[in-house]
Amino acid sequence: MDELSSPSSRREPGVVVNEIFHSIQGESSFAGEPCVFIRLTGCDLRCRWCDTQYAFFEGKRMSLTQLLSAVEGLGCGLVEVTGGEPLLQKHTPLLLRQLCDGGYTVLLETSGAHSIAEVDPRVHRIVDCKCPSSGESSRNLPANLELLGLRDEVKFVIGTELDYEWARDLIRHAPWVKSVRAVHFSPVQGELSLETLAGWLLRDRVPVRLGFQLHKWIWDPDRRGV
Ligand SMILES: C[S@@+](CC[C@H](N)C(=O)[O-])C[C@H]1O[C@@H](n2cnc3c(N)ncnc32)[C@H](O)[C@@H]1O
Ligand SMILES: Nc1nc2[nH]cc(C(=O)O)c2c(=O)[nH]1
Ligand code: SF4
Ligand SMILES: [Mg+2]
Repeated sequence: MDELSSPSSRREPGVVVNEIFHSIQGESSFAGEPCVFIRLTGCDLRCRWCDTQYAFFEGKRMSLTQLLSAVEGLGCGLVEVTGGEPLLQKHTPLLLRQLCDGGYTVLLETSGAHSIAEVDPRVHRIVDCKCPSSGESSRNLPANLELLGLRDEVKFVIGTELDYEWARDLIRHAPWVKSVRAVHFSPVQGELSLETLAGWLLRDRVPVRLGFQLHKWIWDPDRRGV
């Protein structure tokens, strides 16, 4: 009998986990801080440039008790739940709540295609608003952006000049821009240079943070688990 169907694992709430690792947070306003990552399996989007396609199907079911104890063993107060798409799994809101109850600072990285309404308000929600060149911008849920507050962040991953103009025009009059902790514009790694994106942001006086994937500067960009 395999992991997914054994009676003992069915008794308790759990999630399917692709990987758990301790690294340096490479994105968001927490970039540079040591962080534990819980990468959940499965995604219903197929962003053209996704660097984590290995998380679409590979994974192992863990009960929340097992997962919390694995996180505790890594000895780090900052935890990010990512994927794949973490909000696809039924018990992710419970996992997030239990992590908050455990005293961790908790980040959730989500595509924005699923409602964030049930996420514990103590969680920092990082919503990735998909630009046209991802091929998935029709999946953005505008209602999510209206729910964001002072601990939350919005991210635009920019692949082309058209993406940049689309994101720039979207944030220009968006009411939620003033209610969030940060708005990031980051290049698709290997497709658009930081210098080009920086030039556009300065030219147009766009009041956002230029982001990049710090971990891909530290380690081989194709390496997993960092
Ligand atoms: C792998 S996704 C997982 C969480 C969720 N599915 C999402 O899209 O936010 C984590 C973050 O990596 C970013 N990302 C994935 N591939 C990238 C790439 N090639 N260049 C830059 N950022 C990338 C995504 O835009 C997202 O912000
Ligand atoms: N170091 C590191 N920082 C990250 N921040 C967000 C990540 C993600 O894949 O969601 C990520 C990741 O994969 N690695
Ligand atoms: S939503 Fe996230 S995990 Fe899914 S394909 Fe897009 S970047 Fe990859
Ligand atoms: Mg990543």
